[in-house]
Amino acid sequence: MQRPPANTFNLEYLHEITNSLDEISKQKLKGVILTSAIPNIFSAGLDIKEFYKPDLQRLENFWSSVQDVFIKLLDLDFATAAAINGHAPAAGCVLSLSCEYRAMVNGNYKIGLNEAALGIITTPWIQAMMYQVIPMKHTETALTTAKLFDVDEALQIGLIDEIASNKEDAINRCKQYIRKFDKIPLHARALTKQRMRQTPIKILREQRDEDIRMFVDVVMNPSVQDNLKDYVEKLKNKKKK
Ligand SMILES: CCCC/C=C\CC(=O)SCCNC(=O)CCNC(=O)[C@H](O)C(C)(C)COP(=O)(O)OP(=O)(O)OC[C@H]1O[C@@H](n2cnc3c(N)ncnc32)[C@H](O)[C@@H]1OP(=O)(O)O
Repeated sequence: MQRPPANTFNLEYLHEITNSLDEISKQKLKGVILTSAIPNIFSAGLDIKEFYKPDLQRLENFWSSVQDVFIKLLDLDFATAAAINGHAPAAGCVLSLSCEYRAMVNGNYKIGLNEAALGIITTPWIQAMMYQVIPMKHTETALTTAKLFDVDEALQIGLIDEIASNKEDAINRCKQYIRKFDKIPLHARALTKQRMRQTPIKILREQRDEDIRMFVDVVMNPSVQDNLKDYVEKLKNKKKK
């Protein structure tokens, strides 16, 4: 990913990612590694500008495009791994959860689902992605407290699989993970993966419209817009301090 300053996902970038995923799906790849070209930030998640004072039509398109990206990522036949070389809050964390394996670079970085701090509620498919990786009990506490884990905590809880010393090391660990499947028949691997992930995939396939409605209702709530205003202000003011 290379969308400065923070690899946030806006509508256009989501379209770009969908197109890239369509392109790579046509190739006979062994695996894909997601990482960031921006030092210290894997992805800061969804671009808040998309849902602070939004245009309604664009907001619906935006969430539909989020759904497109994640259904494709969850469903990819080949192996997926994340070399997390920096902060991965919110949708940045969701992106890593869509992968089968996560190596995170050691550093003063945070990863987790902090949506509640913005006043927004994670949708059921995102919750399912989290509790399929870490236990339900920890998921509930992490989501309700908007917990962002440091690298050691993330390893301890199982949110990441390994700690890497730098980006190159993280990528090498991802490659090693992908090589594990060299001798496994592709269709068996792919179907096993899809069945393991059927909860979020099913919600994304069968409850798309309801999911969009839920997102729009949450975001358009005046108190959520007030929270977002404060959050955007805080982000802007960080630099002034
Ligand atoms: C139904 C709902 C389900 C929703 C699912 C997902 C929701 C989301 O993804 S909401 C997005 C939540 N993301 C965050 O809360 C992260 C916010 N960002 C940060 O905490 C920090 O930026 C981060 C720790 C990632 C990096 O810190 P720094 O290295 O110190 O960088 P800056 O904070 O200075 O950021 C650089 C630049 O990027 C802008 N930015 C950061 N995050 C976002 C964002 N999510 N959306 C829009 N813009 C963002 C930040 O304002 C800075 O901009 P400039 O000041 O113009 O340089």
